[in-house]
Amino acid sequence: MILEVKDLSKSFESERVLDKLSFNLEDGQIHGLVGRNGSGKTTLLKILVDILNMDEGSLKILGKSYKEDRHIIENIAYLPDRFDYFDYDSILKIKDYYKILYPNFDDNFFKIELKKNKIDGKKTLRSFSKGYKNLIGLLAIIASNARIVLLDEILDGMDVLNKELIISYILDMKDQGRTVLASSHELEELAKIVDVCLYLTKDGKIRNISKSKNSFIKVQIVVKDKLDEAILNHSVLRFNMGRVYVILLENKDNIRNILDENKTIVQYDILDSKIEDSFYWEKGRSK
Ligand SMILES: Nc1ncnc2c1ncn2[C@@H]1O[C@H](COP(=O)(O)OP(=O)(O)OP(=O)(O)O)[C@@H](O)[C@H]1O
Repeated sequence: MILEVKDLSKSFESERVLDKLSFNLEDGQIHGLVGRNGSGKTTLLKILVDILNMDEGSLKILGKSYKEDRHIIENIAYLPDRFDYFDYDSILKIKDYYKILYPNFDDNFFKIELKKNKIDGKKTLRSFSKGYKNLIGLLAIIASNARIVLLDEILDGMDVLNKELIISYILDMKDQGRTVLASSHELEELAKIVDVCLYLTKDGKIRNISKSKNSFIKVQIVVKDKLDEAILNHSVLRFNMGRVYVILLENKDNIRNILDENKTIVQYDILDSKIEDSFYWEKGRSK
């Protein structure tokens, strides 16, 4: 593991946002950090990159804490959800700031990718749209050569082509053996590329939902008329059109008997579940 968090807690005034979180980031993997609005994703990312202090707990990057070695910051780069800290600087000037923090900054990559994306490095950051600002920030983060990359809501507000571009940059980082943690309040786009998915609940806990696959089953059901309320109320609805439902149900020993015996069901099939189903399962259960 490249980053290790143990019993991390953080409160703002009386509100406990993160409550004794423990998790690891695995070397060379893409991790999704998902959770509802306000669940604490940004707070957690800022703690990981030492912008915010935690109240309790420990954080180790490559086996060391920030207190033990300030230089570990060179191994971790963070892209905030709005990349506008340097609004009045030119893109090439911003690059110089990054070079101070990241000694292995790849000038060549930064220049080539700016050119490929038709971004004029002499212009100030504020002359670009929010989407382009984020793209410029991402290029700087990639060029930093930091081994761990934290991305806050990177796909939010991006058009389809830029989403594809960003996804391909993230996959390139994985190919280079780098570790990515990307936050989002939805999982749709990230689902295609994440290896591990961490879910932040509203009560400040974290769950590795890549492992929750066996706690539910995904069932496609055809009903005579309407699906029995008793089943519907105990499930997470993923899709319904007319007499066809796709639902997630707790994977109990007798679940097939319950479905077999239900009079409203004409036919059912167990489907393969995907990582986004785990997200909806956790989200549905934590309402
Ligand atoms: N500096 C602060 N002072 C007081 N409360 C804060 C501060 N920063 C965050 N919070 C509170 O902490 C909680 C978590 O906020 P955070 O921005 O981390 O959530 P998030 O999951 O990133 O949300 P979103 O998906 O909406 O971006 C919210 O209730 C927020 O109001």
